[in-house]
Amino acid sequence: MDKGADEMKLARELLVRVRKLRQDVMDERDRDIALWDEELEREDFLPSAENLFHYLAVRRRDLRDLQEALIPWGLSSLGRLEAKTLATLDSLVATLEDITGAEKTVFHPKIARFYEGPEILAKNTLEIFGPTESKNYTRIMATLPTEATDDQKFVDKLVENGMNIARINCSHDDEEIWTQMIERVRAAEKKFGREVKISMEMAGPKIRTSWVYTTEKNPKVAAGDSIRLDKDTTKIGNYPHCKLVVGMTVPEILADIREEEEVIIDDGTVECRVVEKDAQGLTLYIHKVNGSDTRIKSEKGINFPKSRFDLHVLPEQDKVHLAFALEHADIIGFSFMKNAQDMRMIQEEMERQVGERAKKIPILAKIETVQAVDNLASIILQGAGKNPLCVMIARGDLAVECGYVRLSELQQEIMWICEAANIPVIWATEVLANLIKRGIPTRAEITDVAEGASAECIMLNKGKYLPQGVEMVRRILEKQKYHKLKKTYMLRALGIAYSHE
Ligand SMILES: Nc1ncnc2c1ncn2[C@@H]1O[C@H](COP(=O)(O)OP(=O)(O)OP(=O)(O)O)[C@@H](O)[C@H]1O
Ligand SMILES: CC(=O)C(=O)O
Repeated sequence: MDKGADEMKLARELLVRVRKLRQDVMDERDRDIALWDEELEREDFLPSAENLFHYLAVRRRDLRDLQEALIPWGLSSLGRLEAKTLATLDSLVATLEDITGAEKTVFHPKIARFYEGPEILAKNTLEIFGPTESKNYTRIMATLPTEATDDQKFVDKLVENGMNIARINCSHDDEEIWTQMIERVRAAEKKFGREVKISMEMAGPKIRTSWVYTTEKNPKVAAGDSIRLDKDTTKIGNYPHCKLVVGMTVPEILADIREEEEVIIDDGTVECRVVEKDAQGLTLYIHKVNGSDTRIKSEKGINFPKSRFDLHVLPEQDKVHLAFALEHADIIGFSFMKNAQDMRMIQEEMERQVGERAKKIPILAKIETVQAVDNLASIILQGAGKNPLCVMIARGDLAVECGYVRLSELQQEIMWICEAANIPVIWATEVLANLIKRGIPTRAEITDVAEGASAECIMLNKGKYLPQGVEMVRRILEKQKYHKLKKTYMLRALGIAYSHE
C-alpha cells in the first residue's frame, strides 16, 4: 500500500470510527429485538427484521463526513447498504484492518451475505405480486374502472399489455360490480395464460365530500370564491355568499377544525382556508384551484393537513367489505393506517373473520400521511411480523398531507426503509396521469416511471387510456432494467461511449 504515514493515521482513525459504528449498530439491534420479540411470529421475517434494526441504527446518525472519508480508499461509502447493512459494515472493518495491519476483530463476510436481502425481497415480491411475463423487475398494477364490469376487451388489453395486478378500490362501486370485475380478470388470465393478482383496497377513514348542494346549475369554483362545509342542507339559505354547500362523510370532525386552517379538496385540486367556524360547520375561502376554475363533486377526498383525528382504521363499512375481500382478493390493502396499533387492529379483525387463514393473506399498507411515514418501521414490524406485507407510497393523499416539496424526500425514505426490511413497494398515483387521462404523456411523467422502477410495482389510476398507460410503463421498465437496480446504477456498455473513436 503506497500511503504515507499521515494517510495511515487517517486510515486508523477511520477504522476506530467504523468499528464503533458497527458495535453501536449491533447493540441497538439487540435492544430492538428484545422490544419486538413477541410481535415477530413469522420465522421467515426474522432476518429481514434484524437487517431493518441494523439499518435504522445506521440511519439514526449523520454519516456524511465518514462517507466522504471512505471514498478515496475505494471502500463502500455506505450509500447502498439498505439490504445488507451489517455485511457492509463487517466488510469495511475487515478491509480497514487489512489496510492498517491492525489486529483482526472481524473476518471478511461470506459473499453470499450480500445477496441474502435482495433474494428475500425477490421471493416476497414473487409471493405477493406474482410472476412477470416480461422479465421486468417491477410489476404493474392497474386500477379497474367501473366500465371494466362489462368491457372484457378493456380488461383483456390490460392483461395483454402487461398488467400483473388488478386493483379494485373499494371506496367506489359495490360487491356486485367488484364480482364482475374479478370475473373479467379471471377470464383474461385464462385467455392469456398469465397469473394476475387481485388487490382490493379498503377505503379506511378517508374523509370525503358526500353531497354537494347549490342553487346554480353545475357551477365551477375559482380562487376568491367561498364555499361551506356543513352538517346538513337545511340551513342552506344562511350562506348566500357561498357558491356551494358541501357535506362530508365524517361530519363529527368539523368541531376539531380551527379557524385559519388549511383544507384541501380532491387530491389538491382546490386549496382553501377556514375563515369562519360555527356549530353547523365551516366557511372556506378558496385561494387556489387547479386551472382557472373547477367543479367539486361528491366522493372526493377532503384533507386537513394540520389536524390529526383519531378515526378508527376500519370503519364499519370496511369490515363488511373486508369479508368480501377475504373471500376474493389475493392482496388486501388498508388506507390511512397511522401506526402499529392500527395494523394490529386490522390483523385482529382479519383473524376474527377467518381465523388462522388470516395470517397467510398479504396485507398492503397504504402510507398516505406524515404520521404513517414517521411510524413506518413499526407498521412494517407489526405487519410483516404476522403477515406477508407490501407497502404502497400513496402519493395522492401523501402529497396533500406533507406538501408537494416534501414528497420527493418522503417517497425515497419509504423506499429505503422498505428495502432494508425486504418489503415490496408500490409506487402509486398520478403515474403517467396525462397519458392515461388525455392520451399524451408529459416529459416529467416519463422520468417518474424511471424513478418508480426502483420500486417492486408501479400503480396506475383509472382513465380512458389506461391500457396504453400499462404498455408505456412496461416499455420504459424494459429499458430501465439495464441501467438501474434499486439504488444501484448498472454499467451496461454505453453506445455513446464509442462516438469519439
Ligand atoms: N365509481 C366512482 N364514482 C365516483 N368517483 C370515482 C369512482 N371511481 C373513481 N372515482 C374517482 O376517480 C379518481 C381516480 O380513482 P382511483 O381509484 O384511480 O384513484 P384513488 O386516488 O385511489 O381514488 P380515491 O382517492 O377516490 O380513493 C378519484 O378522484 C376517485 O375519487
Ligand atoms: C392510492 C391512494 O389512495 C393515494 O395515492 O392517496
